[in-house]
Amino acid sequence: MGPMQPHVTPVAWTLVVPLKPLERAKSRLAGAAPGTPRARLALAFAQDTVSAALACPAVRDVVVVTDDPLAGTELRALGARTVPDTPAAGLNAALAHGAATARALRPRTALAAMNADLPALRPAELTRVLNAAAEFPRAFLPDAAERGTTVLTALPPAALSPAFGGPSRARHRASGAVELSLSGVTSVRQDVDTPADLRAARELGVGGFTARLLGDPVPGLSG
Ligand SMILES: Nc1nc2c(ncn2[C@@H]2O[C@H](COP(=O)(O)OP(=O)(O)OP(=O)(O)O)[C@@H](O)[C@H]2O)c(=O)[nH]1
Ligand SMILES: C=C(OP(=O)(O)O)C(=O)O
Repeated sequence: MGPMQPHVTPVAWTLVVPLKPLERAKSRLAGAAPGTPRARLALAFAQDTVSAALACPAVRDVVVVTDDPLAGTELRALGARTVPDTPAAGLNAALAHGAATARALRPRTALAAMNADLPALRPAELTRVLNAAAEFPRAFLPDAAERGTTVLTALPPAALSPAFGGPSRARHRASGAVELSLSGVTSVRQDVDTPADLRAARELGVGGFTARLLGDPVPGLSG
């Protein structure tokens, strides 16, 4: 027998992505893109978010928690699984439900809750965040505004214990999750709630679904 080889077991992640019914989504974006219905924008953000997540080698599954039939169809077409919301129980109940569904299927999976409104998300940046999170039982990434949260993670056997909504950074920190301080992960932090957020995301460069809708340069196309 030779000497023991050090090895690192790669962590495989299940991402849980909550998405409101599109007609109710992104109410604060009203007027940000004249001529583009908010529901269409909300769907495009979710499509770009899910596409980038599925392009990460560390991501095994993306589970979208949504009651929206069109979003369900379109996101399954990209390779996500979808589960229905728990009736009228809100964002954190939806996340806990998605997490329980994922753990029922794969009890040892690492879990990451991630917002559906990250249209500039870059797979390499999400990979960096997940690799950093893999060092802690629970961790989170604050949003660009430093007030909310875009990603919350839990390694088995820790529960996700989501406390999203508004000023969730302080709540997640108080819950014992480790705040990740990483540079170069702007695209994972740039959630889009307001017209100013949308300008910032377009400045970073949004994914193809959002870009086509807004008439921005489509990534990967030249000329
Ligand atoms: N499944 C599910 N997702 C939700 C629910 N509430 C919010 N979300 C999602 O959680 C994330 C953050 O939501 P919010 O910022 O509260 O809502 P939003 O639609 O992004 O924006 P506003 O309407 O402007 O508040 C988004 O991905 C939402 O679609 C819910 O009750 N169920
Ligand atoms: C859901 C959150 O915030 P917002 O409602 O601002 O998207 C959050 O950051 O926890």
